[in-house]
Amino acid sequence: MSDTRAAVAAARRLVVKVGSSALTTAGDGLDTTRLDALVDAIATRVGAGSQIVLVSSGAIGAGLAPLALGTRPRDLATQQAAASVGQLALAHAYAESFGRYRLTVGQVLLTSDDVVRRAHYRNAQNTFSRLLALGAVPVVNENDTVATEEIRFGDNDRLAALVAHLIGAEALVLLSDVDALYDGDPRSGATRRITDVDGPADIEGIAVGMSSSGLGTGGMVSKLAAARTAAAAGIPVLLAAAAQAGDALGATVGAGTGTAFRAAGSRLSARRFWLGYAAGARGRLHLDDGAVAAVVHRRRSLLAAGITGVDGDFQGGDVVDLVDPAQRVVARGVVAFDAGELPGLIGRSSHQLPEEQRREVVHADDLVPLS
Ligand SMILES: Nc1ncnc2c1ncn2[C@@H]1O[C@H](COP(=O)(O)OP(=O)(O)O)[C@@H](O)[C@H]1O
Ligand SMILES: N[C@@H](CCC(=O)OP(=O)(O)O)C(=O)O
Repeated sequence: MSDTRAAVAAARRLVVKVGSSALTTAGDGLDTTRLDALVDAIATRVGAGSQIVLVSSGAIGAGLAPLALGTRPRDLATQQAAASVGQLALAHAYAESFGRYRLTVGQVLLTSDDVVRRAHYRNAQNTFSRLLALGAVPVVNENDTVATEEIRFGDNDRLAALVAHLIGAEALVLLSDVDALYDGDPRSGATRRITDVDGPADIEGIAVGMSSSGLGTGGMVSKLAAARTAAAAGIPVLLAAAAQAGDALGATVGAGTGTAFRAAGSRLSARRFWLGYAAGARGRLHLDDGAVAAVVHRRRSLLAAGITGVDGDFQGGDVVDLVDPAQRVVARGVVAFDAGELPGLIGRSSHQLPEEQRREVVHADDLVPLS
């Protein structure tokens, strides 16, 4: 067993994410046989002493058949109507299925605000830890019926990576209708299976595409992004087929099971993770080369002198992206000034500024370089 698979097998707290394409079938809606098989694997692992948070997609897919909608709707209002009907069916099916093992489920519907806003993030953290302490299995989805286009995650892979960090998970298991990451969409011809991703070199040049089932949302693009986010934050990830859930969640994970993403380095603190991956940026600060070197390589605070431009309508305390001269986002941080104040300050060194404005624009403690 590889190190990463061993870490997944040994994890005492895990997030398991299952995609729509593994739970629903176009035309027929929710497939309770496949849902029961997934619950069998989760309940067995819980029985062995692990705590599991399940992030389950499938609300929209499960709402199609009851509303006599043939295919996944494209407009937001119909998607939300389908999610409203389908989420109820999904929650009911999980409650029944986990009930076979005398396990209680708790439904947690999140909007992006719940992880993007710091106070909500803490609140969600408390809810999860209470549910887990009480022995329940939290079943999470995006709150599709209220999320507007602007604030939607629209992608439960990313939500699962965020929840994994939020609850202090020791592993993230992404279950889909495909059994691994391939170097191209496996449905489009001969492709090579990638068993282990130990670093960026292992995924260089691979072609990832969108969902081909018409049920999933983000395809392999969002799975790969989520896996890399979690791995970069210190959480090992296993991507496998939902049909292999027993193996993926078992006491030993077969060497050939899925794709394992090695966790890089140490775990990021909650604040740094929140800053780097969860918070929504309200604007951009453009940096010159000297400022990039200072904040990214020497981990210094960002001073007004190294800023060449400002975009966005943010206020002091908001999160902004820091952008290098080639327009790449190189860091994120909490800005100490309102957008309106900055044009009068940028490019000027501290001694040229009035005393009340002689402070860091982004303090080093509030700054996370992005790889
Ligand atoms: N490089 C790739 N490796 C594996 N699957 C890929 C790749 N590129 C595209 N895909 C497609 O992504 C699909 C999984 O994404 P999706 O349907 O959104 O799943 P889910 O509903 O589980 O989130 C697979 O069925 C596959 O067709
Ligand atoms: N929240 C939506 C699922 C969104 C989503 O990311 O779907 P998927 O790509 O199948 O994981 C739903 O429950 O239908």
